Amino acid sequence: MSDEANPFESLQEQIDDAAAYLDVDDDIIHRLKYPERVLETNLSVDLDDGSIERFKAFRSEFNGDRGPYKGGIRYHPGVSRDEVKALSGWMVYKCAVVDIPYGGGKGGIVVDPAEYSAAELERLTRSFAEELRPFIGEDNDIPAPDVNTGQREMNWIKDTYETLENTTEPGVVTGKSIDAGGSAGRVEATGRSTMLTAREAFDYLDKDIEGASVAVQGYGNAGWIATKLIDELGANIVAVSDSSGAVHDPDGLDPVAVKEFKRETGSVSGYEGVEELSNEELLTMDVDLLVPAALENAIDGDLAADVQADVIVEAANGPLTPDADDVLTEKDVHVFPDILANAGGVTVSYFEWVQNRQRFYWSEERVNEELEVIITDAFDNLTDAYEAFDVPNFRTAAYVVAIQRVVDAFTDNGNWP
Ligand SMILES: NC(=O)C1=CN([C@@H]2O[C@H](COP(=O)(O)OP(=O)(O)OC[C@H]3O[C@@H](n4cnc5c(N)ncnc54)[C@H](OP(=O)(O)O)[C@@H]3O)[C@@H](O)[C@H]2O)C=CC1
Ligand SMILES: O=C(O)CCC(=O)C(=O)O
Repeated sequence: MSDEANPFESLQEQIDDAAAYLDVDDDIIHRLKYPERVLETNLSVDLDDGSIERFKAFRSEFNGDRGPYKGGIRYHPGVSRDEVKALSGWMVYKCAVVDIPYGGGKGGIVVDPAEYSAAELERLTRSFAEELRPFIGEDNDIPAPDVNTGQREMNWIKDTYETLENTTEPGVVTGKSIDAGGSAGRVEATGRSTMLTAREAFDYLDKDIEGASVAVQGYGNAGWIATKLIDELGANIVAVSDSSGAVHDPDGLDPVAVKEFKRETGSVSGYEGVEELSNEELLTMDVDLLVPAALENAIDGDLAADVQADVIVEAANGPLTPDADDVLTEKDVHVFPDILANAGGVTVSYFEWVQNRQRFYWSEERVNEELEVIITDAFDNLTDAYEAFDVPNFRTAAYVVAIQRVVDAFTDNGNWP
């Protein structure tokens, strides 16, 4: 993994690349490249041994022209102010590309959750929720899960907020457990949109997904569900990985069995009867489809030169640096971008928020059907723009669509000519 590219600068470069195809005032584009505000705070948390530890935490509210700020909260030692700013910006354009009524936000705590007990993580999360309280709310800023957070953390944030505000407001966060007001299908939604994007991409490119060889980097929420659903399309999952390394079987892995092994042992490495590879080897395998589903900067310009996949569908946010994009475009590798491929998560978060506000809950079947409509419509808009604007790749096409929608909301609101 390259630590050279600054994700915030990558975001700004992606915006500039697309803005070149749009007739939009430079001052407006400038405004779309910076967050409206960033909260930076230090949380002091009682540990189980009686000591106190301090944790740095952030929440970036990037742009609210299309609706409340929306986006996940990440727990990871690599969280930084610039990473959170980038992730919040990607949320703006993701929500715009699937045309749901949100702006973008993102938060994070600099912490390795594996080093703390559940009780310590609960105190940490509740402490962050107290700091977030003046900013969040179902019409203001709505957190959700991201790397190393899930239903448990969202339930704690909701409970802290509701207690402090003396209210019932389940829509203040999404990605909650079902009994706490979550939506059917939210846990699977990110992987599901990755699968739908892969399916539509292969169809658009006139390739067969059935029998296609697939490698997936990252076997958490997004990666594992994407793997399972792509396998169900009849593809051949030849390699998967997590932070421990990769496992490879040219005859095809059973995603459910690998997941069960990881649940029992903590990692995919050690899964019996397969070849062990590094993550770098997985990313450069000769496969029909590569799905990066871990963190930013997984593929930089140097590694991109060795990439052999025909198609890349990004489940992770920002897995390719702009240099990698240039190399892959040159090599005619088709990259279907994060802001479409992983947008299922925020789309079903939107459904959860709608259900929370109406106090009326949908079946999983309805959630999945409505998600499929949104992702396939967005895919069609993206490929239409790719052809109409004659842009070099699908990422630029996605930003052309998304930026225009944000600009329209900004100017329609009566701002600037
Ligand atoms: N959850 C969601 O709803 C959404 C997530 N995303 C994005 O998807 C990506 C993954 O998030 P999510 O699945 O939720 O997070 P999880 O925490 O559930 O999983 C992350 C996975 O990435 C693996 N990983 C971490 N570092 C590396 C590395 N260096 N090499 C290989 N694998 C690595 C982890 O390994 P290990 O298991 O060993 O820790 C884990 O398997 C992120 O970019 C996130 O922003 C995007 C949209 C929505
Ligand atoms: O569900 C959400 O609101 C946001 C999920 C997220 O953080 C993302 O799409 O990157």
